[in-house]
Amino acid sequence: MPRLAFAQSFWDGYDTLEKPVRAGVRKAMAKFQAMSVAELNADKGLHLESVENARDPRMRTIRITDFWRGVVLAPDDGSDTFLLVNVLSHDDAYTWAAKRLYSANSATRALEVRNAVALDELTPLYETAARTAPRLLFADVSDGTLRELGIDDQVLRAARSLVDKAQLEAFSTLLPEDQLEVLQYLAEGFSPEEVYRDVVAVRRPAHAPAEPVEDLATVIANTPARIRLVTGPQELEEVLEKPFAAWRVFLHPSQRRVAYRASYGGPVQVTGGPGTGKTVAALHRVKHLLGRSEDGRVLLTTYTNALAAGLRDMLGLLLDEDEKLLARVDVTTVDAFANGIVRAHSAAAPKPIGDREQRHLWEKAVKQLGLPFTAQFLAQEYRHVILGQNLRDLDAYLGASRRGRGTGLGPARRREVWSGVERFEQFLRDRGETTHLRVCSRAAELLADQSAPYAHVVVDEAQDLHPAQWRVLRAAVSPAPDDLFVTGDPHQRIYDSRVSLGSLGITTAGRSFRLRVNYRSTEEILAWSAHLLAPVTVDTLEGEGTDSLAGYRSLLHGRRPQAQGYATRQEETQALVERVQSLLAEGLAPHEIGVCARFNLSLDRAEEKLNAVGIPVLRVKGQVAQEAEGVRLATMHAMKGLEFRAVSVLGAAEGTVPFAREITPREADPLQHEADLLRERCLLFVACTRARETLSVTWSGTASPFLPHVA
Ligand SMILES: Nc1ncnc2c1ncn2[C@@H]1O[C@H](COP(=O)(O)OP(=O)(O)OP(=O)(O)O)[C@@H](O)[C@H]1O
Repeated sequence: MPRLAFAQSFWDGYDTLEKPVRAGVRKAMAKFQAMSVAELNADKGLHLESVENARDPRMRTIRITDFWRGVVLAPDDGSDTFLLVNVLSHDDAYTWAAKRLYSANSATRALEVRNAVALDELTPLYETAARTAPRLLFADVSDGTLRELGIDDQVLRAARSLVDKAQLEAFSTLLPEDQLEVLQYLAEGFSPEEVYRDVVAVRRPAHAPAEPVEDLATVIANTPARIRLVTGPQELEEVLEKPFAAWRVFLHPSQRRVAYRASYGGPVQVTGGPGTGKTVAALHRVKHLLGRSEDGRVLLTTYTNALAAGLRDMLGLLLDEDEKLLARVDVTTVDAFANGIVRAHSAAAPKPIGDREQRHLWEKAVKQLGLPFTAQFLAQEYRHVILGQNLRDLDAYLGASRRGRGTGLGPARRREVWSGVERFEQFLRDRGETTHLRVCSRAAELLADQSAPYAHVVVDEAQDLHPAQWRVLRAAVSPAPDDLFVTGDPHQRIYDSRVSLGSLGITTAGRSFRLRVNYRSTEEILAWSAHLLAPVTVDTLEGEGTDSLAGYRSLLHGRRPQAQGYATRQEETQALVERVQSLLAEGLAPHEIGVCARFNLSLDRAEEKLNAVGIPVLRVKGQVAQEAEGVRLATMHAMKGLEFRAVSVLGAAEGTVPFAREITPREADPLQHEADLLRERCLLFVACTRARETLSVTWSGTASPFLPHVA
């Protein structure tokens, strides 16, 4: 009986196929599992036929319905695996199939596909233009090096005709996948050795023979990142029945490498720009860790309750809702976990208050004591220095480093600060209240006195955690191999947390990995958004040195983001309504559209206008059930971790982004001033990078100073 495999190119379009077509796919695929090759060739209903003028002689089409055809790669070498590569309407299927050529990469040994016809047509045109170009893109890399990295004759000729990265991107949909990635890494300035290590070595099978084995079944087996082999009827039914989430199966090799490494000697850090699949890698790591023992418990944390709810759903999907496995994982926020620990040890549950109430108490303390500080200054000193370093008394504070704070404080001033802190804490005690960070400090203390409750802790959205929260996580698992697995993106730091992980007993040196391929947004959206951060540098996740988005890219393409100013708010809101109407007319479902702004107030206006024309709307605050229909409206903060096919960012105007009131005056503290601006800039970056296909950023009056490239 032949075997059956599905290429990622098939899944890319499967979700959008109509029901009868999907049923046709299922029926046809079942035949591949029930018949011999000879029977398949003879089956009238399947109508397995070769494609005229095909560049790949193994290309076949099969009948799915009257109008739809499957494109299949059939073995011609005596091996037995058929690969379903696409499902298209009749004419498109033949045109698509005729141009494609599948081949085994000589370095990675994986199956790749190219548009051989388009490459043949385009390359000579680029070659002519390249003759007069002052510099070629790959001038510094020899043919020999390129060949060692798996570049073959046709791709080499194309690569030699390119003058810049934009041209390489123009070729990106035509080139074979692994070879394209090698060229993209080289174009980003990575050395051939780095490219071999990060792109080739991770894909090449461990015991690859010196001479490539070319039979289709072997090459397919060498391509787990892009091809899923189906082993039996039940698995076939499962993969076609469930809403298909590609991330469950097709990990990028860089994701697979970090998630499924058997064991790490200690804490691991995985960073990467927005949409590079960090959350996906964290979930797969949980799966791997659960498989390593019968009973080890795992804590999976993220930043907000809404994100934790999302993670829980995804984990259920990844673990096939296996109750036994799921029962061994706690998915929660650090704050909720800490709250539970403290609650278990005290008579009453802790009652944390929010930032606004805290600010009010600080104001009261300043007033009562006549302190020469603003409430904002004291709140920041408390957060960054006192809770940051877990300082418990005046002596500790007098001797503490205030690194990162932009104003000097002598002993007399520190005493004054401390009197304010004591008064603030007294207010909390009197009211029977506390703050989340104080709960975390207490939980870390309590955990230190008991045996650690988890064998493994996996942390997503790690960039925003405060040292007090890290202490809880450190105490939740004993230092040992595979204790902590941490994912995050320092470019998405929106809560001004500063940490030095090393000083908290979390050292990831030698165990740091970076993901670079964005699976969410188009390259147009990424490039535009990355520009927002071009003028600044951000600290690394572990707190030492600076991070960068070098090599960060997407393989998807689409329309350019739209940035547009309006004379008045009314006009801006009216334009939003029209934009949403046209997105709906294009076929997007309401829940695939996200609208965000810096404040809830701006969203109120948008909600009113959208409602007025009958468009359903849903405010994203806590947890939003996936099924509930409605355009999602969220503040920029609530956009964290979400994604939408289309995103509209409203009110990107001067005074609003950055929000003037949230910015510490430069005179008061120059370092805090810069940190506040950076946080607001990252917030806009986070909002924009939630968009998968369409992004529009609008304002009324003067544009945000973060948008100089569009103003
Ligand atoms: N290997 C994969 N194959 C297909 N889709 C993937 C893969 N990895 C991630 N994705 C998809 O890409 C999108 C982004 O993934 P994910 O949320 O894990 O990224 P992230 O790095 O955590 O993003 P952010 O930092 O912006 O929150 C999701 O829609 C996810 O399903």
